Amino acid sequence: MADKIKDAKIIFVVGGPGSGKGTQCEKVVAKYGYTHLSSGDLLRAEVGSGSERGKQLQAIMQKGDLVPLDTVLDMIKDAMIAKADVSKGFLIDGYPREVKQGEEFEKKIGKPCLLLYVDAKGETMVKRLMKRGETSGRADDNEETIKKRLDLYYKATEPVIAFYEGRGIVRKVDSELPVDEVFSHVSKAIDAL
Ligand SMILES: Nc1ncnc2c1ncn2[C@H]1C[C@H](O)[C@@H](COP(=O)(O)OP(=O)(O)O)O1
Ligand SMILES: [Mg+2]
Repeated sequence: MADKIKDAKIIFVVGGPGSGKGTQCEKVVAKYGYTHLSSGDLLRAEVGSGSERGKQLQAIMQKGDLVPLDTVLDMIKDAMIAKADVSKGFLIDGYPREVKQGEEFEKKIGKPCLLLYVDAKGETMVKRLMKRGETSGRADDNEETIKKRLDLYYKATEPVIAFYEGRGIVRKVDSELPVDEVFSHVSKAIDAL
């Protein structure tokens, strides 16, 4: 089974919280038939299930911290295997959050062919998240946790981008633009694969 995903196209979608990763991924799914796997959504689903593991995860996420690496990776891998037969490719959204996570992913699953870097200014991300928080019901869309998530993003995740830049697979899109314009740049990056 794991062999099947090895040959699939894997795209890492990286950007700060509220940069627009989920928004763009949704459009890629509609246009290209990729499978969208958001590590955050997988984790929140586990929390929603009420399991013991979910309860531990909830405590970590509410603080804005990163959950243990193996937990996230196992969940992503299971979800990929479940979709391996029908998927044209995978959008791995919100992962890797740190360089080590990327290295583990490659060891256990496979290599990404593209890193889509969804870039927005810090103040834009805060504004969008505060707005999203009005309706999202997400425990981490509040001012205090947002600040912590942003700090962690700059510290842990920006090095991920530098790491893959060294490999020449990073495509940066300006997510300050309106959603459809951002998507036209995203499409160009995917069409070039
Ligand atoms: N290019 C854009 N222009 C304006 N608003 C955008 C945007 N991209 C996303 N948004 C809005 C939609 C959401 O309410 C909020 C966060 O977007 P999201 O896709 O949920 O971000 P992420 O998944 O990166 O956390 O910002
Ligand atoms: Mg998201």
